[in-house]
Amino acid sequence: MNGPHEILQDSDVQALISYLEHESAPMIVMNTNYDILAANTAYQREFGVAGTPYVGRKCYAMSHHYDRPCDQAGEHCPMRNAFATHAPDRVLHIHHTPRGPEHVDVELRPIVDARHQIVGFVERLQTVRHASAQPSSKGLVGSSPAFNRSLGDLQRVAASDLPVLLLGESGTGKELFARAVHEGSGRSRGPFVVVDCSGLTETLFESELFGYERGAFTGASHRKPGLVETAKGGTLFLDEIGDVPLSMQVKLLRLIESGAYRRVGGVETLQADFRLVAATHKPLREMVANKVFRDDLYYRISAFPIRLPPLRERREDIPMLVESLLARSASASGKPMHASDAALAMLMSYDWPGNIRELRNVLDRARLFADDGELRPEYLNLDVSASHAPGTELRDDASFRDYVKRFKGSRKELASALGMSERSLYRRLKLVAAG
Ligand SMILES: Nc1ncnc2c1ncn2[C@@H]1O[C@H](COP(=O)(O)OP(=O)(O)OP(=O)(O)O)[C@@H](O)[C@H]1O
Repeated sequence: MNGPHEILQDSDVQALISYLEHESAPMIVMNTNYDILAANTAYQREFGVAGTPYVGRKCYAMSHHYDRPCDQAGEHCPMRNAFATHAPDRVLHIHHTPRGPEHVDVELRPIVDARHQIVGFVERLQTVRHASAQPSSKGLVGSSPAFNRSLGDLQRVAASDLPVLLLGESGTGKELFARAVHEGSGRSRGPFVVVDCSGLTETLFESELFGYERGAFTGASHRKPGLVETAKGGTLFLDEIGDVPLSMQVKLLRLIESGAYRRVGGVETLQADFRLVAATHKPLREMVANKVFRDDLYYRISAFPIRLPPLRERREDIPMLVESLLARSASASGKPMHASDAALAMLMSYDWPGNIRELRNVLDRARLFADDGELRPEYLNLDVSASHAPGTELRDDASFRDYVKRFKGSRKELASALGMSERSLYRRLKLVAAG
């Protein structure tokens, strides 16, 4: 890509890097040919490997171990975009780091000369702390494209004070995501308060949320602060917001719009101070059309919607999730556990209507049978055939290929784990190889 004018001089690189030394974030300077020219100390500390030089190496080789640019390896390349727009571009990638694969928020800023030619780039890399791209004993885990898309959205919005709406089936991790939004925000030192809106009657909803004064109703023997008050300086997570009764929606809207509210039975107007994260598994837009959810409230909360994928759309993450979830309960019982290949195959071909919560429950049950620490298919109690017609397992080719690569048993075992005949398996393998 280098033209005659598109060269960054050594002295420019030196000047730039001395400037970037004052940044706490890891930063590198690159030319237009993907070569790393320099890096600040923060980069060396976080991504450098002793004895391995990075100057002169390609960014895609360093971060991804690829032998060609990311966009030719099926990933988004921010350099392409920056060339097209002459503006910074930001993307969430999984990078190889000295600590293994990690989610990294990459921002690429072009350096433009007097002739409006891009002569190089400064790249800022920020490791995402609230999600893990390898098995982990806590927090969000995943590295599939579907999961990364949601995480990329989260990364963009977390630091702002904008309301976030999490949309996803039950058990997809809405609460964990909400917590991650909180932790990635400037309010992370403040409280994170969860309000489960389902099953709250109108009166309960109001007194829980706004609190009440002494004597407000029978049994109110003392003043009680509401959850809005508790969330002061932090994040208020309204789970299942689609379940809020119509009559309460207007009060919620007023609270969100003006921040003003009153305790039940009180006269004093209080001022709220929270960042709103709401979640639902219900089709809110449809509910607005059917007039069971207020449109003004919908527009207010849906400024930044994030869709959380169901587990069946991120099957590649199942092995990592299984290992993480097994380790999470292992710490309670003290016994290490692992799933056999055949068990893993079965877990990957199931449809998971209850998503990660269901996966966790299945594993918690199965572990009680695994006396020797190995989880086998017969302990899983899964009706794989009911959830999948034979031959349609792992519908998309990428997850099928990934799955076959991981499976360590024979072809016959693989076919039976997938619930298909060996012939169908061979046909599918051939199709995938051809595609
Ligand atoms: N990406 C993930 N990595 C690891 N664990 C996860 C992930 N997503 C969810 N979990 C786990 O799955 C379970 C369900 O998650 P969570 O309660 O956040 O789901 P939810 O969408 O809020 O469910 P509901 O809609 O039923 O309230 C929890 O035990 C959570 O820790």
